[in-house]
Amino acid sequence: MKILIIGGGNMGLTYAQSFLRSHIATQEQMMILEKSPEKAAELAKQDIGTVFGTPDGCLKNADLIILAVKPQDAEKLFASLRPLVDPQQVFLSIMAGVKMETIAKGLGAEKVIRAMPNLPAQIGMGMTVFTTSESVTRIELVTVQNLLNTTGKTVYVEQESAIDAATAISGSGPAYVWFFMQAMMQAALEMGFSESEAELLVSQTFRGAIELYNKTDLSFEEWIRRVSSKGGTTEAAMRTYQEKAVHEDIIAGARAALNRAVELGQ
Ligand SMILES: NC(=O)C1=CN([C@@H]2O[C@H](COP(=O)(O)OP(=O)(O)OC[C@H]3O[C@@H](n4cnc5c(N)ncnc54)[C@H](O)[C@@H]3O)[C@@H](O)[C@H]2O)C=CC1
Ligand SMILES: O=C(O)[C@@H]1CCC=N1
Repeated sequence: MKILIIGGGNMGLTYAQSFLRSHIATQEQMMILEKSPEKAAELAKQDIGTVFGTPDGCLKNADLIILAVKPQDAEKLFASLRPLVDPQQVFLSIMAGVKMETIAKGLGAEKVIRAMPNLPAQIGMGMTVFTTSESVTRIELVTVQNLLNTTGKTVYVEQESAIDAATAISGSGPAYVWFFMQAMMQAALEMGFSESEAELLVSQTFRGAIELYNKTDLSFEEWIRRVSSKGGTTEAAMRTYQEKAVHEDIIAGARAALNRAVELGQ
């Protein structure tokens, strides 16, 4: 099977590296189409497959094509690919918001899979939610799932609307976590810790909290209770977060991401 990744940015490169690292594909099977000549030249220096600047020399040879360009670049990309598309080719899109129907129509393709990964895919700790159009066969779906599994965990969903929701939770989610970490780091700096001490305190606290949570079946709420001594410091922090409606604000942020995903699909 020949794989063509279109868009050699954060995610496209992550996929290429992950497939090769896990030996699910060889360099000979991998092609990357990158329109920026500077980026293409950089990619060509890495051992990740053959790099192309236009679709002519590569699209026809691909069995699976991964669409990893920004949603705003989709329309132009579709127009350039359309005359070369074979209906037997499978397209896997990771573009936020862009619907399977739009992809199928734009490309004149039948077999479309839509997935929403996230950036921790770079270290095999990603979370991907995916769905498929009816004409994708079971074998094709399993093949793609095996590829996605090299980047972390995967969940199949029936409803395409769940992909937009996943975009707002796991797709954009790492940024929310880093945003909270950044705020904690600022607090630590203001309390007198050096930059490196503050970074260690925050990252090790997140790491510990997540590992602890993952090793038990207690809820987040129960863990918060376990940290919070009656009349103590955690309670004081939690009360302030409640007064300032931080919880609601985080939900509002995720909702804004969902709305934007829907908007990008229109
Ligand atoms: N960055 C993230 O955390 C995540 C991104 N995504 C989705 O992945 C897609 C890619 O995101 P990033 O990798 O972050 O973007 P990026 O901007 O790093 O990479 C996109 C690449 O596509 C190239 N490109 C644009 N039009 C092209 C064309 N017609 N032919 C060939 N190459 C073309 C650009 O030059 C660029 O190198 C987006 O649609 C985004 O919604 C999904 C989940 C997570
Ligand atoms: O911000 C974005 O639009 C993309 C989709 C999920 C993460 N990054």
